[in-house]
Amino acid sequence: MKKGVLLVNLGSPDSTKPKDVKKYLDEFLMDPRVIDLPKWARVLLVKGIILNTRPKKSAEAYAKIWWEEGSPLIVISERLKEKVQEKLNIPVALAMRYGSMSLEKGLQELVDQGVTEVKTIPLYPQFAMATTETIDVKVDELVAQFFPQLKITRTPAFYHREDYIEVLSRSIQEKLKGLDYEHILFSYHGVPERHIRKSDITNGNCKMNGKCCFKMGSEQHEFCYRHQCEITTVNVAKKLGLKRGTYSTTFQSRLGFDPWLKPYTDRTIERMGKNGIKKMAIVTPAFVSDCLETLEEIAMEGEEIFHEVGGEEFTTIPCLNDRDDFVDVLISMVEEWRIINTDKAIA
Ligand SMILES: C=CC1=C(C)c2cc3[nH]c(cc4nc(cc5[nH]c(cc1n2)c(C)c5CCC(=O)O)C(CCC(=O)O)=C4C)c(C)c3C=C
Ligand SMILES: [Fe+2]
Ligand SMILES: [Fe+2]
Repeated sequence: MKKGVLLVNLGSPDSTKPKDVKKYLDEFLMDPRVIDLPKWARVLLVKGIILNTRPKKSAEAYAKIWWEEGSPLIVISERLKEKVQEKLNIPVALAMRYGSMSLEKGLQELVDQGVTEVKTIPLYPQFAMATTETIDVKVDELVAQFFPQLKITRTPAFYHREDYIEVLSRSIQEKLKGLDYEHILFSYHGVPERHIRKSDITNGNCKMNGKCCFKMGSEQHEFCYRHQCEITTVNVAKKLGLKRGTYSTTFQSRLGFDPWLKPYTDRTIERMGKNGIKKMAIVTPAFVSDCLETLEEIAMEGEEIFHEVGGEEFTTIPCLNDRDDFVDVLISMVEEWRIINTDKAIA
């Protein structure tokens, strides 16, 4: 038996050309765990409406943040993978759920190195149907179809790991050291409220009424993105000793007309500026790597909104990216898996 690790992130278009962005968005948005409508309705919405207008707009946004080496999300994920590989004596591969760096290629890369047992690590601290679940399901499909010999171990959401909270808190502290700010916004990628109900394992206990997601324990919320985001904020606030009223949680990047998780980030930034907040900081813990959503939607658009309504200083905290202490968190996850498996083998 030879072990290997597959790090998985979301993916990006191959370039900022509208045709590449369209191809990427087509694959992404046709995933029934992202746009969870019946197939006919998804086809109508995605191919009939979104893909006719969005690619041009998204391509322009990508062009603003694109690096010489390529998409920031891909480049950062590659750097992270290299650092993880340097610290492990088993093969490590990187794949994306959508786009050219496919999961199939990532698994094949490990198989080519003789790997028979793979730990998949979705690079998402909080579980969501549109992220962790779609990766897990796609990996299962690929294994059944092409790699029946592979044993897969999934990695659950890691939002409540002590070491992750420690690293996230430290990254905030480092960026804000010596800076004067009045409010920290914890902005998470949004999902439609319907996604939360679909993932609910408490037999319909999640009422989305503002209470249960905050009150019930982690066990009932193994698949509740909303709960996991709120707890991430609470744990970081505790670690940093933030006072009530000086931080809050919001959700960004909504698409379409359905209700998404609230409060919305853009409206909150606007309200804060209008209410006289002059200096705010923003952290985006649903993203491990800086990407379109952090570099353009938050650092550019968010800042613009804040300044338009009288805000003065808008500090964006970088994602964990390839920080050495974040690499260590991933290494710990892998080592824990290796120890448990070795124990089982001995027993
Ligand atoms: C119905 C639509 C979407 C859901 C649900 C969704 C969930 C979700 N997404 C991320 C992480 C990322 N999303 C990114 C881009 C992006 N997301 C959507 C739509 C949904 N996401 C779109 C249409 C796009 C493309 C960009 C655009 O046109 O605006 C990215 C950035 C990728 C990059 O290349 O930089 C990330 C990362 C999470 C974590 C999540 C659920 C929790
Ligand atoms: Fe997204
Ligand atoms: Fe809930």
